Amino acid sequence: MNSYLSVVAPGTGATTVLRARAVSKTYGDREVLKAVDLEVLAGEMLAITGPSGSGKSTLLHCLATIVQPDAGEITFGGLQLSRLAEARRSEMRRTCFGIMFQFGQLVPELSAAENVALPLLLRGMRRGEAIARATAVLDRFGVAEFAPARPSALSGGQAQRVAMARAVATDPTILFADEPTGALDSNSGARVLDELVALARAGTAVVMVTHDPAAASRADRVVELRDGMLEAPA
Ligand SMILES: Nc1ncnc2c1ncn2[C@@H]1O[C@H](COP(=O)(O)OP(=O)(O)OP(=O)(O)O)[C@@H](O)[C@H]1O
Repeated sequence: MNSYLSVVAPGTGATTVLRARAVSKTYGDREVLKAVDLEVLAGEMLAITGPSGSGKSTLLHCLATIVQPDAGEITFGGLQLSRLAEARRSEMRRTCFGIMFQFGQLVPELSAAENVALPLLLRGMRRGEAIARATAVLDRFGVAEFAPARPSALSGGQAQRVAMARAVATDPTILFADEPTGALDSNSGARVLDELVALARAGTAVVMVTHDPAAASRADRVVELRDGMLEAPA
């Protein structure tokens, strides 16, 4: 785990790693997020659910600083992210956040090992070391045999495991996962969920957007977005 400090949520004893306060986002005349408050605790698996179009991906992207909210604040390790220069936010994404997109989004021209090595190379690791570490992470997720393979040669489940390896290669504090099981059959989805739970148990906070009840049932906590507002599901 990296060196950014965490804060302890008052009265709970649980460590808050990321906090969103009154986060709002409007696209055109559509208010997608309306003053959303959310805390992410160290080592928890949090599921964000809600109907299609309710703003789940937008919220995840705001939390991961890929999208800038129009109002509100996101705090990570005591730092207000909107006050940081983009270069610093980008460094934080590279070093503290892991991001898994809905369809894996592996670079098609690169092998699985090179895809996983990419964030390590961006951090300045030497190529040989990065490939060795990438291969070790692929092994952890049971897909080391595909290290030399291009993404087009992988099944959906294998590609998603490579995407997960890439997202955690830098040992992030938080893993953001957008519909990690959305494109998978139930067996592959269950294996990916097993890995996400294991990551959380090992101390990485996992924030997952999902409309899959099987995925949500594996989370420690579920929140639901409705019309841009968060609520605990009934
Ligand atoms: N970059 C953008 N520009 C304009 N509108 C956007 C943009 N991103 C999202 N939206 C709109 O914001 C709303 C919420 O989208 P979002 O993808 O966050 O919802 P979602 O709950 O993740 O949906 P789904 O479950 O279908 O993936 C939608 O109406 C969408 O069209």
